[in-house]
Amino acid sequence: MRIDVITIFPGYLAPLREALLGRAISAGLVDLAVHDLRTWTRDVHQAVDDAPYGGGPGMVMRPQVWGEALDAVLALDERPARIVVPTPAGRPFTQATAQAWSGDERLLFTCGRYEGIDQRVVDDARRRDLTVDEVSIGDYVLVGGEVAVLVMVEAVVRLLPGVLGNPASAEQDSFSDGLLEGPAFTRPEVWRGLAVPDVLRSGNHAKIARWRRDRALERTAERRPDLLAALPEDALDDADRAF
Ligand SMILES: OB(O)c1ccc2cc[nH]c2c1
Repeated sequence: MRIDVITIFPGYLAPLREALLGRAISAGLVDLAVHDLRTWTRDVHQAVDDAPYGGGPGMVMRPQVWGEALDAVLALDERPARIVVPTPAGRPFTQATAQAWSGDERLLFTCGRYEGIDQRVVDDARRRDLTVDEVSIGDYVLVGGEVAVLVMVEAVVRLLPGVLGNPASAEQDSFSDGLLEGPAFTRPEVWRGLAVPDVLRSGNHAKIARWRRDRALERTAERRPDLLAALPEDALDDADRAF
């Protein structure tokens, strides 16, 4: 997978070259290129924003600069790119989104700042039959798209074959089966007077699986009843329903 990121703060994306993601890049599983949006400015001040039409607070990012940047970065590789625009006004980015995008050949992230990017940049890309997804990572507002890109890139890249040491980790993620993961434990057996649940030390794999499923159902019902309500009809078996 090739990943391009366009931003006025390239340094914000430095964490993408650390740890697991850094190893994925070194292993050739991901090609990452971060581009400074100001490369495509033409004035001495390298202006990337201007006052909003219709008035109101803040500034809007200029379409000319973004249009030239997108054209130039898209032309760097012939693989089709999904253009991703982080915005608080976007569709929710979920584990299902990450799963879907993990099959893409190329992702191109555009990091807005200020009050966002002139809408015509997205409109122009879509009318050229480019795939453009405006997505939000949650119901809160950041100062720009860079942190959202860090979140989304990590969620996607960890799903790529060969990135996680044990692929089963991704298969047992929270949300992978529509439920939140239950609690996890490791040594010591007792810590500050708190013992590991006996069933987890029983060696009875059927009982352990049942216990884990019950804890996942319990936690999901308590913390995210919306996820439970959204499960497909056949997602719960009789044992689940008995819980
Ligand atoms: O909260 B967000 O995900 C987000 C994304 C992009 C921009 C651009 C300016 N503020 C932003 C906030």
